[in-house]
Amino acid sequence: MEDKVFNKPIEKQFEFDEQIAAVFDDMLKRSVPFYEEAMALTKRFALAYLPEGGRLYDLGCSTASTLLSIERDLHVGAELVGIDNAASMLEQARRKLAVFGSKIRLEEADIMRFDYEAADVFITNYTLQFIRPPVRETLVQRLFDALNPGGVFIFSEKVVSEDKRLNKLLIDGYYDFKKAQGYSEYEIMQKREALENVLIPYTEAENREMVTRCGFAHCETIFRWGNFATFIALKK
Ligand SMILES: Nc1ncnc2c1ncn2[C@@H]1O[C@H](C[S@+](CC[C@H]([NH3+])C(=O)[O-])CC(=O)[O-])[C@@H](O)[C@H]1O
Ligand SMILES: O=C(O)C(=O)Cc1ccccc1
Repeated sequence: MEDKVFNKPIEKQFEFDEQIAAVFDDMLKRSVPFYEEAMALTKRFALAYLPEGGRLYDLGCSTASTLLSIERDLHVGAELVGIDNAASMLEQARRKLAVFGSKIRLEEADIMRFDYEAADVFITNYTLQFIRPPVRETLVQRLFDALNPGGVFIFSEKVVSEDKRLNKLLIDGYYDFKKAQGYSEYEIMQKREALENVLIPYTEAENREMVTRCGFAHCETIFRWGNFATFIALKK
């Protein structure tokens, strides 16, 4: 279903409710530049680091598109776990899993409070940005602590530039991307207002410094377009 959520005056701040879940896959494809390419990269690196008998968590799995794509190309016996606290998102996810006879385990939970078992791969695409900054690093530290040695943390985020003029140009370029995807100026402005203080992006450097402070030995930016980036962090 096409995303038309913001073509009317907003009545509340952005939240992952039924209205968003119903149009979510369309919203992601049309609101995240090179979303499918970034997810393909996520899959490539996740599969490369997922061993026989391993475990992968997808935090903020939404409708499980990324997990299903990983499962399709999984050639080892490994557990795939998706976590999301939006019931409406998981309802959509369960429908997809049933169609594909998937073995993915879905958990309706808050990623801040979930009790993670030992894992080899954590992925969290476009989700940390919705976690309040004062507690964001606490979550990343818990993921590091739950990762086995040799494990990886793959994450994608909207990012900002330290340079004000550059940041404005990045935002302008992003809004031109959205217009090219068929969103009106009005929809773009309404969504921007809804996301104010809900989606809080860091700079590319702040993201890398955060995971380094949590103990990751190496963090690489594996993809970036304007104000969207994908990172991989390695636990030695
Ligand atoms: N505290 C939380 N606990 C659990 N889930 C949460 C929390 N906060 C937000 N979420 C969930 O995180 C997801 C963020 S969307 C991720 C897209 C997906 N990763 C994708 O690769 O397509 C990105 C976006 O909408 O821009 C939503 O499903 C929220 O319900
Ligand atoms: O930052 C924005 O303007 C977005 O639209 C990002 C986004 C994409 C998909 C869901 C929520 C926010």
